[in-house]
Amino acid sequence: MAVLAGRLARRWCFGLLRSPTQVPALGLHAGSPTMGTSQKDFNDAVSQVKLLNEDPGNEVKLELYALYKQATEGPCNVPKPGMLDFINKTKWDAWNALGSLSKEAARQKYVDLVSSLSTSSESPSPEAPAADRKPPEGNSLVVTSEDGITTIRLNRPTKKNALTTQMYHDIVAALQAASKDESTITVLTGSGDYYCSGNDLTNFTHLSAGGPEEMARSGEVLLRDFVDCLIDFPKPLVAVVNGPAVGISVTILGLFDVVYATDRATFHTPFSHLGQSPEGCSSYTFPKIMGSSKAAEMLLFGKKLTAQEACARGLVTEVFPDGTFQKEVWARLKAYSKLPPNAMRISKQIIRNQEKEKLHAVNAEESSILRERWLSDECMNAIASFLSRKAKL
Ligand SMILES: CCCC/C=C/CC(=O)SCCNC(=O)CCNC(=O)[C@H](O)C(C)(C)COP(=O)(O)OP(=O)(O)OC[C@H]1O[C@@H](n2cnc3c(N)ncnc32)[C@H](O)[C@@H]1OP(=O)(O)O
Repeated sequence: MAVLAGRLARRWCFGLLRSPTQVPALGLHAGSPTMGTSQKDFNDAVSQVKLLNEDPGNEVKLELYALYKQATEGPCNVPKPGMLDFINKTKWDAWNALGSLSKEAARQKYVDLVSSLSTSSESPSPEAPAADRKPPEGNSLVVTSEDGITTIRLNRPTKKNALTTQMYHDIVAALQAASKDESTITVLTGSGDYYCSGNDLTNFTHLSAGGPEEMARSGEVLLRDFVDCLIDFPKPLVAVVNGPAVGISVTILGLFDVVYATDRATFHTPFSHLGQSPEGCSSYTFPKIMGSSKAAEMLLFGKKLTAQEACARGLVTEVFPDGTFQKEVWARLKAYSKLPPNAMRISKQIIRNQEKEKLHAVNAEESSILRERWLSDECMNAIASFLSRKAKL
């Protein structure tokens, strides 16, 4: 666990290595001497940190952090951060690994390292052609309303539309607005090649002052509110599954009224792999939809279904060839959106109301169990493993 946690934290160092109080300045000091480094050389390197044009990578930044601490404070002299405080623990490990290296030697190594970075950083590389540039990740959720349909589109294609904490809040807000707007149908879909890769696993790295327990508690509330909002949503809710779906984006499908999928879509709930347990009311809806043994295969063993399999099990309403998916689905939805809205609302109410209470109870229980799971070693190991790029689904 500790080793994995250390590895994963290396991925997050960039953000943390920015505060001047914590961070080794990353300067460019062409021509600085490699022997007998003076305090002035060191200060110069430190003060030029902001001139760096390129990100040197987290490994280098971690090394600079450690050398800076050693050069200014001497050997590591602070208590080791807790096991789940991945980032500070990794920084502590790097500093501590320098042992009894003298301040002078650390200063020299720091300046040497900065010097070695200068050549590549001084000549900025030409901007990549537009086609090669990654799209900005600004609007992670795009909500539009047209032809009687409000569409909530997950818009982090470069992260496979993984759901950040902010996105859960934004989806709740979008659903609340859609429940009151003029539209008759509400659609959830994704941008790019994925529908959604589930919970953004880096959500677990944003520790507040309250530590992991506080993180797990706020995760429980966030999850419960998000799923409650889906349970109570009054209008026809349609999932347009434009590609693979993972985790919570799959489990909540049992709360949708209709699910259309491209034949490229897959449906994967790898909770055991992640040391987690089912959410989105799937512990109740999945056995009801597909029978308990098929549900167990997905929720316990993480069997990944093709779109056709998911359709055969009743999780998906209809599968379309990828080439015509968007055209066919939207044409159909446009036609449905012209149906009398009140009749659709009332019909949904009749279908869903009988089990609303049950669904809320299931949601509360699943969320509470997950809060404990998130604090388990099984879960932390799995997340550490993914974030250290050792594991993928
Ligand atoms: C508070 C409510 C909590 C509710 C709890 C819900 C439980 C769940 O949803 S469990 C499911 C969690 N999801 C996963 O475990 C998926 C993890 N992702 C993957 O295994 C793979 O990324 C993939 C199989 C989805 C796609 O693999 P592929 O090789 O095609 O692409 P990648 O290079 O891996 O991904 C591109 C890019 O996107 C980042 N990313 C993808 N999914 C996630 C994710 N769920 N969380 C965080 N980041 C994700 C991936 O790291 C890559 O980022 P970089 O380009 O920066 O490396």
